[in-house]
Amino acid sequence: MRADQQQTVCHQNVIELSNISFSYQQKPVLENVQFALRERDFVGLIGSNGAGKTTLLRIIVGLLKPDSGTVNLFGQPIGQFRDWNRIGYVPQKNAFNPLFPATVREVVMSGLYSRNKLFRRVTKADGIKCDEALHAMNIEDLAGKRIGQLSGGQQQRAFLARAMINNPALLILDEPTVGIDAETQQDFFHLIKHMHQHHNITFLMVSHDLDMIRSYLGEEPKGQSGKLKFYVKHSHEIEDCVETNLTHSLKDLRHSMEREKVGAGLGNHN
Ligand SMILES: Nc1ncnc2c1ncn2[C@@H]1O[C@H](COP(=O)(O)OP(=O)(O)OP(=O)(O)O)[C@@H](O)[C@H]1O
Repeated sequence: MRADQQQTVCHQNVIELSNISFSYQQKPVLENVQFALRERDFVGLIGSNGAGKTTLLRIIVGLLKPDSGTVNLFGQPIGQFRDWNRIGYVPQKNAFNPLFPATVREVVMSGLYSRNKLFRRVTKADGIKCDEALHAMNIEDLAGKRIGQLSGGQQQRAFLARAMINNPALLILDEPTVGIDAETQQDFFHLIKHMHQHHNITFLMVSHDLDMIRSYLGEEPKGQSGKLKFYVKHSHEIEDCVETNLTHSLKDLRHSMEREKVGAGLGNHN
């Protein structure tokens, strides 16, 4: 394979947005948004309150339809896209009712029921996937607890486990650390950076944490559309693009995190 072909394979567009416009009733929120996110990118989406970040994510995951423009997912127009298991989505925390009477295990398992399979029977293999996701996020011990009884940081891990249960190629996170203390935020960022660098997962994350975004993704945005700014980091250098041996296994995630911590002389903290 020639080098330029190898790059093409590595740099496939995972999300392509062309001229997306959207209004709520008569109020325009997004106008002609253009952006492409490639495999192995980590994209931080920044914008002031009301800039339309959540609206854009909801359009990307098919919950809202744009007034005009097109969305392609993994090279397919969104209307034809069926492979929703490849995408994990964690909505804003306050979008979830904390009194919802479900256990952590039930919440995580619900990530398996994609749009086409709402009433599928739970199999033994599903249970194993759930155990792996709980283990990867280090919350096995919380499996039987009501989701509403957990701390903000624990809830975030549970929602991340829910989004990860299908081993997605793309994770979309909407302000994942809102309301979480600084130390837990740092652990969370460490976890998702690790997933980006070592597990071949592509990220699109809305955040107000400009310091975190800049420290990982660089000082300047790579793209801008209206009030939205896209900060981008690719998980490896172009010349390494032929590398394909990145681990993409949920089972291995926690072990490799722990190896990294031992290597860096860090203790175990949740
Ligand atoms: N269901 C709705 N009906 C009418 N207007 C809405 C609706 N949802 C959001 N809006 C408005 O659309 C604009 C964009 O909202 P959106 O939630 O996408 O912004 P955001 O950039 O995610 O904001 P924040 O940083 O505050 O989360 C806001 O002015 C908001 O009030």
